[in-house]
Amino acid sequence: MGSEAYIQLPVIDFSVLNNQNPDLCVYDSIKTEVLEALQEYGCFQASIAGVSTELQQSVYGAIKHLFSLPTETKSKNTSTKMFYGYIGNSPQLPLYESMGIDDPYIPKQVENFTNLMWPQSNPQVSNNIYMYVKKLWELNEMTKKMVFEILNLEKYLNEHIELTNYVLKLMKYRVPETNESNLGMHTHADAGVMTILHQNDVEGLEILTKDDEWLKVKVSPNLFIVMAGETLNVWLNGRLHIPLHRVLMRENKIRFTLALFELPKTGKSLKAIEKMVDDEHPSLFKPFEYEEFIKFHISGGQGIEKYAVKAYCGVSN
Ligand SMILES: O=C(O)CCC(=O)C(=O)O
Ligand SMILES: [Fe+2]
Repeated sequence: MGSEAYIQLPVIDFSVLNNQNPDLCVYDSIKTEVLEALQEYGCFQASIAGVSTELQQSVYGAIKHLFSLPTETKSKNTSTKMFYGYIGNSPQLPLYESMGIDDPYIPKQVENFTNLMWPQSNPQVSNNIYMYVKKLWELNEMTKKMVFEILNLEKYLNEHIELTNYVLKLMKYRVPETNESNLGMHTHADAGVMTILHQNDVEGLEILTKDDEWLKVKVSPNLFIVMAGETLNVWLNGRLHIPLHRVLMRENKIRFTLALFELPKTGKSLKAIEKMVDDEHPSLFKPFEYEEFIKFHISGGQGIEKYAVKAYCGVSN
């Protein structure tokens, strides 16, 4: 079952993009790489400018400290989104712990979170988390823009930007005890639009390839994983591959992860862009609403184990 092999994910260099003076040739070739990677793997690794080692160390130092706080303090972390407030001591996933910050691209939101955790306030950490998130958010937006452009969907981009918001999730996986399972997170596809992932120097993420092979993802402090979620594939009527993934703790070290999730807002109808549906590409999903999908998920709806959105609104052929 378990594999010792690594996946060779495409590595895409976004740091060469100069926002002030974009070189269109470079931009277009990155766009092609992005689409090909998302069609083949549903994810890629990106290198970006502006995240210094000092910034990373400061943010991971803060995360380490946050998880060492008493459970009572950590439990003050709540979210308007289901599954994004503090989670710990879960019988299903005993190694896993997480906290979430809603709308983390708004500095005040990050400050409210750090003020809850450090009642004397901690502007330095708040500012560093915000700067970090801003970089992840820019990468997310750039990737989405490129995907829409290359599929000739530019005119739909703004209305789709209005359909989502973001949550930053901080995660910790402890080392399993002797005779305890090393499962950090069960197999799943991300239900949202897109996820940007980064971890400390401890591996654990594994991806199921199209050939049904579980492969490990090699970590690198300079690379961020960009992963497509099921909602993006609803908009694109199945044009991308959405990767199933899981976390297995194989090293004897604590793993910390940071993930920026782009998630649908409540009350919005999510459906395929009309241009993506034609005779050659019949409709694969019924329109759905995220809140209703979450209810289905919580109630243990049939088939949610892997592709939960597809189980909820996929059209059976
Ligand atoms: O911790 C990781 O590397 C993956 C986390 C993940 O897949 C998730 O939170 O959806
Ligand atoms: Fe995930």
